[in-house]
Amino acid sequence: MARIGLVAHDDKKDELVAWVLANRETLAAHELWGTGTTGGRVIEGTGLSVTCLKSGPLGGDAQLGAMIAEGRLDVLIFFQDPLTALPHDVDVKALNRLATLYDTLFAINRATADAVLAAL
Ligand SMILES: O=C(CO)COP(=O)(O)O
Repeated sequence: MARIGLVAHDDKKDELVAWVLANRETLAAHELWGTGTTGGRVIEGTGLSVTCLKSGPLGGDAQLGAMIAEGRLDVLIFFQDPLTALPHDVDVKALNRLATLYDTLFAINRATADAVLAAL
């Protein structure tokens, strides 16, 4: 069982929920974590159990980064929006940096998320 973080920027939330739904049976065998709004959307859209952290702009990305630094997260699925400026861009960058630093299995789009899930 892997500990998987689920995050999506606003314009990517529908896509992430659709991806989780398409992979519902596989993901049900894992421990799911999410930033506040994303986690809520996944629960609502799939019925899966997700532990929700704070919303991204209020520190949720930072919480996931801390989990990675402390060895408490194995996989990060983070559908990012490259077309919208974000108030918490520094937190997003920090999360990207920590996932890279700690060699975390890390997907930033659906194609990579499919490959990561197949590798679990
Ligand atoms: O902003 C986010 C990631 O940077 C996601 O946060 P929410 O899931 O709370 O919208």
